[in-house]
Amino acid sequence: MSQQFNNFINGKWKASSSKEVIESYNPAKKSEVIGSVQKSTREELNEAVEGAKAAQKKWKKLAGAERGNYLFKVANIMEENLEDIAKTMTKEMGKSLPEAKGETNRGIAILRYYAGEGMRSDGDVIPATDPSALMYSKRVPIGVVGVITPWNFPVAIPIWKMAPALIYGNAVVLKPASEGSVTAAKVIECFDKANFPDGVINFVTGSGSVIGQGLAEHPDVNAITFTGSNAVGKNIGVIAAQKGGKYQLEMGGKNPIIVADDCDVDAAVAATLSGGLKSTGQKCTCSSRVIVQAGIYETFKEKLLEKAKQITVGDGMDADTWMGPCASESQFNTVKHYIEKGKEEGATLLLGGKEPTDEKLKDGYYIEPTIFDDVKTSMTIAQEEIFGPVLALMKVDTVEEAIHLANDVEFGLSASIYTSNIEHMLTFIDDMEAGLVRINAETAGVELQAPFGGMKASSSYSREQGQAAKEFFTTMKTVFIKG
Ligand SMILES: NC(=O)C1=CN([C@@H]2O[C@H](COP(=O)(O)OP(=O)(O)OC[C@H]3O[C@@H](n4cnc5c(N)ncnc54)[C@H](O)[C@@H]3O)[C@@H](O)[C@H]2O)C=CC1
Ligand SMILES: O=C(O)CCC(=O)C(=O)O
Repeated sequence: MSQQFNNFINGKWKASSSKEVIESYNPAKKSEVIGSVQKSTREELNEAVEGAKAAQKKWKKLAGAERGNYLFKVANIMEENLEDIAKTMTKEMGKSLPEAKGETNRGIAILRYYAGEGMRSDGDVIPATDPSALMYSKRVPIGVVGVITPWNFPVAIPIWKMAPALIYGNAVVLKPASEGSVTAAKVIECFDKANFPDGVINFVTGSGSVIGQGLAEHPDVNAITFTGSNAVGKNIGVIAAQKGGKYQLEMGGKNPIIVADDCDVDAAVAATLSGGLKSTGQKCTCSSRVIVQAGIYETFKEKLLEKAKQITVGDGMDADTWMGPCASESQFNTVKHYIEKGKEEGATLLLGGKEPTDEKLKDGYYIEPTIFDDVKTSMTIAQEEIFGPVLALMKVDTVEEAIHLANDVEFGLSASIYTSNIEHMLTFIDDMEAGLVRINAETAGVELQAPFGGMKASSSYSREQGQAAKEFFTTMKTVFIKG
């Protein structure tokens, strides 16, 4: 049943004065509206920021442990609503139900991790040159944090930005991507049920150019944390820098998986398919370039094709579905465009490349698992983020050549190598230009307790999650006390 959600501003659910809503469709069944959210105006955004600014002044005065208790409460409420949140996610953006449940559990774990932060150290004692003085550093909140999130992880990403912002004493205004807004609204309902003080958490939906941009430009928003496309991220960085605000940008990836001659080939095949095609390739960490050493190339290719042919494409709600549809019509068209580009530029289409013929799938944005062979680094499909179920195979003679090719893109988010050779592992760790380097493990799959972020065009060099979040969501005071 379709549900309509209002904005959550200053502790109240309120409809927009625009009287317009944005509908969210099921990408597996185009005609099914799964819910709608408000198409908000700048006035509502201003109201949310004003509420957040006032609320933050009291929120920051609470003991960290008390703020942590609110987050523990949200985690428990989310756990009770896990099934409903995960099903909404699957219906709204298409990922399979087990993946959606996994993501919701990850959101709960993130809440608990940061809830515990409220009891941990927030500074250091530093010896003063005056022996009778006490000097220490103390982390303090930044103020109001604007959170702009994408649709591909509609639960985990808002939570991994909001939970640290809140525990360190900031108030937040969340603007989710429209294609994930109904799921995000269900997360905000859990925050509401935990009875946070009014104004500490705000949720304003609407278009990126009005609400997202408005949040970045707002003089009372002290920091912006963003995940999404490079074009939008760069613009947010410029706006934030101009007004003197803090910003954190997590953007695209074009992540390589290197398959060396000496690796466990079955494990490499499994990681390529899981890292490249789970979530229909819609992860910033997904593997899209598969760089394989010549000695193992044919064996790897044969095994990869055999396994890829067994992938079941379908509605994420069906128990036997391995890969769901693209999340939206626009994503579907983007993926088809890149497949055409690959063919035009001379890559060999080995598998897929079109919509499945099964009648049952006619009403969804489905694309078959797609594998290109003979891909050259200059080709568009080897350089641009596709965000779809498309793998590009590239052949190399040596691991050194593989690492050189792996670095030959503007992005540097995650990278993986399959090898049993320690020298290769160490060279890869040293020379790979990526924020996340994984050995004998797929490129995707971020651990919530470790820093996450990219190099080069993938990020603003800031890091999210784990203890790294403290750097972004706080600033430092140095205190000197002389009796
Ligand atoms: N790094 C990642 O995890 C993601 C990468 N992408 C990449 O971006 C491509 C396009 O996806 P989109 O959903 O269109 O991403 P997008 O970058 O347009 O959207 C991300 C968020 O930014 C907001 N936004 C849009 N325009 C804005 C503006 N002018 N100012 C402030 N906020 C704004 C959106 O409403 C959404 O909340 C994908 O094909 C993929 O390549 C998309 C989503 C996530
Ligand atoms: O690989 C993951 O677990 C996280 C991916 C991610 O952060 C993203 O796609 O935005």
